[in-house]
Amino acid sequence: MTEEISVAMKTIESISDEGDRGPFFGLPSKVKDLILRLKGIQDLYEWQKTCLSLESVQQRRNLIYSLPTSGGKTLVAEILILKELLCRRKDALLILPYVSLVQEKVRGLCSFGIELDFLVEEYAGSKGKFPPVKRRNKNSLYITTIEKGHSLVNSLIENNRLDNIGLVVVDELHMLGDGSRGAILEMTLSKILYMSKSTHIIGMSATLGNVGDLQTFLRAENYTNDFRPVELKEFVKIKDSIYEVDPREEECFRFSRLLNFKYSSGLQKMDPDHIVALATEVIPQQSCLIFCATKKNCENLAGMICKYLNKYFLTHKEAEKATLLGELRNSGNGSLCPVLQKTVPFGLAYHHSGLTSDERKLVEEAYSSGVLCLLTCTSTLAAGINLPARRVILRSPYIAADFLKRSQYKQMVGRAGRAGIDAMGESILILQDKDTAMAKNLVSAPMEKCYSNLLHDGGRGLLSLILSLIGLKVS
Ligand SMILES: Nc1ncnc2c1ncn2[C@@H]1O[C@H](COP(=O)(O)OP(=O)(O)OP(=O)(O)O)[C@@H](O)[C@H]1O
Repeated sequence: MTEEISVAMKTIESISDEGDRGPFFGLPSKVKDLILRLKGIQDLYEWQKTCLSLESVQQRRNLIYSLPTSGGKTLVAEILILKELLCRRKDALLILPYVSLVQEKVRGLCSFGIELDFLVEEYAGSKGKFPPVKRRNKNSLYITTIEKGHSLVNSLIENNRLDNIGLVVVDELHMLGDGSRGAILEMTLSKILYMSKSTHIIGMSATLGNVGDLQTFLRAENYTNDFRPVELKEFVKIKDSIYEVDPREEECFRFSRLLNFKYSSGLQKMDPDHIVALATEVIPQQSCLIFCATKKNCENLAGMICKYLNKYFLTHKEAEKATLLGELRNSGNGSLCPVLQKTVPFGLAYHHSGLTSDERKLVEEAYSSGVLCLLTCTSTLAAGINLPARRVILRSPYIAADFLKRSQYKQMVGRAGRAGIDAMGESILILQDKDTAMAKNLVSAPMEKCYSNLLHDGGRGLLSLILSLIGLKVS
């Protein structure tokens, strides 16, 4: 192993004009074995190989790469992070948009850390030390939220240690355009660009409308590919008809089929949008995610669907669901959410930020393994958590009271289709007549552009940047 690392280090040192010739993209072959063992990934997709072999990557020039959701962007970033930690012996910083994503990534990468002898340090919620503890023998991968990433970079600048960070990876780079959080991300990256010339920056996103502008900001090159491992078919439902989305057609929506359902008058009243009919076309054998506008909607909808499922659903994976209920009860010290108590026996649950992190983990694991077949969820589930579904239903084109943005829509429908399991994935957006015109725009408009937010909220970001630079004695 040590020998392989030294071969890889020599390779890295000699790559300047001969390209990468290490056993596995410049890394020890143990990494390839671990990717197979821990992630079940046997071979890289062609685009991943191409991206890792790009001259800009070899030469450590900043890079932005964009691909559709589920294209496998994360693995490329992880391989580059491992190269930084193992071969260049530098620390790495991975910035993710949400606490739940940080926690999921920490869980996923800990085993790599143990096997490959580096530390995985969590910076989210109440976790994370400023400045980070100095490590003599091991390198660290800091996995942070946007806010904690900024504080971490500030503390490293204050202590003259920013150069220890060899690589910064920003997932969901389009978050730069997200109000005050975008401003914080922009401040972080600006400080790194200015203060540490040797730190390599990589940004990834599925939804970038103006990549050229971001390239200018990050002095980065760009790699784009439209690869998606599972075909995605987008549909909308209006009244009892399903239309396929085809933005190339003038009308955008092409009639596909009539929804096949027999509703009693009671059910018609309770479920005027025919969600039970849409869901039971796939569950319990296949999985289904239903995005709802609010947390309360998630809970109500899961409860409503259960009322109309037949007894067969109770017998499907009955023992596993009983175990799950027990685990949920234990995680709550004996108490269990009454909604979950009712829905889990049918294989359904809700997923939103009201769940405790233990409950969320249990629900996610049960859904991934097929014990649960349907989750009603809010939009936060769309941002990167790896819980794809055969069918994704968007309950309405709204998040709370706001009409969906194109990027939000794309993130949600992008959850459809599980690589290696489904031959295709499909999304169905439920529309009322009044929303049809706006929905046509939603499915066909170009991606939103992402602009600086330093002037957001009366210029608070810019002011804060200036004060912070004075505080850090950066001139
Ligand atoms: N080469 C590969 N072969 C098989 N599966 C892969 C490969 N690369 C990635 N995957 C799997 O594909 C799924 C989606 O990958 P990943 O989460 O990296 O996509 P992404 O592009 O980051 O998507 P998102 O934009 O939704 O975050 C994961 O389950 C991942 O393990």
